[in-house]
Amino acid sequence: MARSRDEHARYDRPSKKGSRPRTKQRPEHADAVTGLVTGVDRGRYTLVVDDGTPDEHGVLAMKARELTRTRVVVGDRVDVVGDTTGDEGTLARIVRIGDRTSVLRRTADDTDPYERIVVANADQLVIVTALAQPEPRTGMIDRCVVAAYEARMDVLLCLTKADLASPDALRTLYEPLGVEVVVTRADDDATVETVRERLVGRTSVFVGHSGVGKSTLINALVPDARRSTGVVNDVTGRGRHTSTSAVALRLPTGPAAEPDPSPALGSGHGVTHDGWVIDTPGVRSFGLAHVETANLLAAFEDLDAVAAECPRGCTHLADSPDCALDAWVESSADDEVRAVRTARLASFRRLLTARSAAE
Ligand SMILES: Nc1nc2c(ncn2[C@@H]2O[C@H](COP(=O)(O)OP(=O)(O)OP(=O)(O)O)[C@@H](O)[C@H]2O)c(=O)[nH]1
Ligand SMILES: [Zn+2]
Repeated sequence: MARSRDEHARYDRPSKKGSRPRTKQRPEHADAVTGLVTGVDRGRYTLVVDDGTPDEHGVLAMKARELTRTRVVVGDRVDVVGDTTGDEGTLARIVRIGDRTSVLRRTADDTDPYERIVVANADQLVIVTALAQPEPRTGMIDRCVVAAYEARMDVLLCLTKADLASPDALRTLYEPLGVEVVVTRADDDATVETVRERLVGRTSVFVGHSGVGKSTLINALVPDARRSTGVVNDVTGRGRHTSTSAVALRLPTGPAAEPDPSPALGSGHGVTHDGWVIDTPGVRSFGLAHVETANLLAAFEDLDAVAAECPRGCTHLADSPDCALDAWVESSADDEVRAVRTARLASFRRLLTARSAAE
């Protein structure tokens, strides 16, 4: 299965034949520099190395032979050797992949166990949904929430086109889960800034269906988004802009390339810690075949603790006999608590259903 292949490939199997004095040939790649993968296109990886330092620059790289079977994705931190100047025509070699803090996965569909890693090391999933045109689809939002929680990522639900419809109904469905909700409209720059505030210092993956206004939003957040897709040099080749794979864009701290008013404030300021926006043009939804109920439950500490009292094999769905989550709602101290718990459990069960129902 893809999962085991992906994961096991991380550990180099000792090769029986060709036991050449490796250490001599590659003294642990002591000369390696570390880079962040910002784009992947047909075996070519665009990296930013020395990011946040005056030496920051783009590098184009390929995987070293020993990593042929290892997947390298946008968001990965990698070590590169060879010509890492980033000069035109150069091609460096990726020799190591750093441990991943998170892995956002998707399955092609719910019945297909083939699993792909979409992005590594992101800490937030931004689900972009229009309030109208197209109509919001809660099934799709639920699936994204499940994928994010399974990956131990936070969720930011970004509701666009607020000039067309009210966000109230969706807030009612998602806030009980602890999902943060922001509301935007393209004709109000201030709303874009409320999104930016939640992205600063973080690595955020944006997903959304066609037409929801995701490009409009990303262009407002990252004014030179188009150029940035080639952060590196243009050696990356043709077709970059039509590529359907993920691409990482650096988030500027303020709107429209304002010069940093306080460049001398110290290492915590300026372009260094502004965060990354990862656009995923190819991702429209998440197959969830790889998601275990227990992993989803673990994302909700309070529910997880309560569910420890459930009968063995409890599905925690509304029809499950003696589910401790129902008793938890029953035992609410007052109506207010009861309302909160009822909404939270209902939303959680919607996620469970999204996870178990084939689309
Ligand atoms: N009324 C209204 N229209 C908007 C808003 N934001 C974007 N749009 C329009 O919605 C349409 C789709 O916007 P895009 O940004 O291209 O949507 P997208 O999600 O990137 O879609 P793809 O490019 O197909 O992936 C465009 O005609 C935008 O002008 C908004 O806040 N209000
Ligand atoms: Zn239960």
